[in-house]
Amino acid sequence: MCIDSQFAADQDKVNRRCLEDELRDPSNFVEYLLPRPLRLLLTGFGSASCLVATVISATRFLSELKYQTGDNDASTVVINLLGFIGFGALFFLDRQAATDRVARREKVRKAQVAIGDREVYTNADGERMSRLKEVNSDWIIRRLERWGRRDALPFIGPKKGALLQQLVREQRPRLAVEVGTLCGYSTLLIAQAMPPDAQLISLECDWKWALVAKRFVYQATTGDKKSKPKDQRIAKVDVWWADALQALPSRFSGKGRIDLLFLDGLPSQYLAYLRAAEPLLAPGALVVADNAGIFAQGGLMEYLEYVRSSGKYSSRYLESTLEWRDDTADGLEVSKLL
Ligand SMILES: C[S@@+](CC[C@H](N)C(=O)[O-])C[C@H]1O[C@@H](n2cnc3c(N)ncnc32)[C@H](O)[C@@H]1O
Repeated sequence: MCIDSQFAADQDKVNRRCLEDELRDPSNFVEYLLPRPLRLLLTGFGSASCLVATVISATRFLSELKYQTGDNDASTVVINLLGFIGFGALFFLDRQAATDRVARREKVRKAQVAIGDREVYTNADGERMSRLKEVNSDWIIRRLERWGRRDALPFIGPKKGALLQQLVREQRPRLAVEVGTLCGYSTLLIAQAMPPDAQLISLECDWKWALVAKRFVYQATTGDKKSKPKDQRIAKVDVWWADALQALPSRFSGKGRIDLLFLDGLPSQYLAYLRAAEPLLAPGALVVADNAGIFAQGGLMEYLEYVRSSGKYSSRYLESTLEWRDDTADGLEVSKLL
């Protein structure tokens, strides 16, 4: 890693670290074979020797002109001059590229610090350094949050997500099931809040999203180094590529009872998900339904009527706002099996 130049103790150290960067990530074949210091040495030496040769050949040419010896040939002077200009240009372009690269890296590092992917620390020599944070579930959640906000993806979002995590912490489920994984954002939030030795099964019917989520879950639990032990803070997560309406009645035998069910698939199917899951629910199980505000008068009407008035649940509405939109009300319907 290259130190943020504003924190550099002295220029030597900055140069050394930039050299390390240069050696670590050459961008093409020439850079790979000839690291920048060697290239600068060659082009600098080439340029200086061509300059000397230009001066010598020009002096000789001028004296031959003066004494009219008849040997006056300007081609040597021109060749040396072109050599000087060519090597000199390579030397300055290479130096400029290095400067641009240092400035670009600095900009990237500052942006990474600002979004929380990089941390600034003081090393044993008292220098202020920066390093990328470890890839773990927090890191993946932050990244998904940026992606979700930018592309307005229908994740639960940080506000309702915090409510969901609080509910999970209070419930302490041994087995939780989520309907509708998408990229695994809410999956990771739930898994973080569960006891670490518990299990979360998340169901996603679209194979592309199931693959995306599997990748993020893998990264969140394994991080960026295969040798590293798994993140011990979060529950075991399984993403199943499956339609919840088929998987709930058929694939849960032997899995134990569901202590927490999170519904975030198609609003018009929430009641069908719940009915399919009811035989699997543990006594006192918690059923949490997302988007119980915005779809209250639409797709969730039947579902809300059922959990509020069937007598099987004690149900309440937790008010919040729609993901990425503080000006639009939405919330979670939280129903406890009686
Ligand atoms: C609103 S998104 C889920 C967002 C996710 N829970 C989060 O907060 O990050 C809904 C997802 O449910 C999936 N889905 C819809 N119907 C489903 C079903 N019957 N079974 C499983 N997944 C379903 C969709 O493919 C979509 O990816």
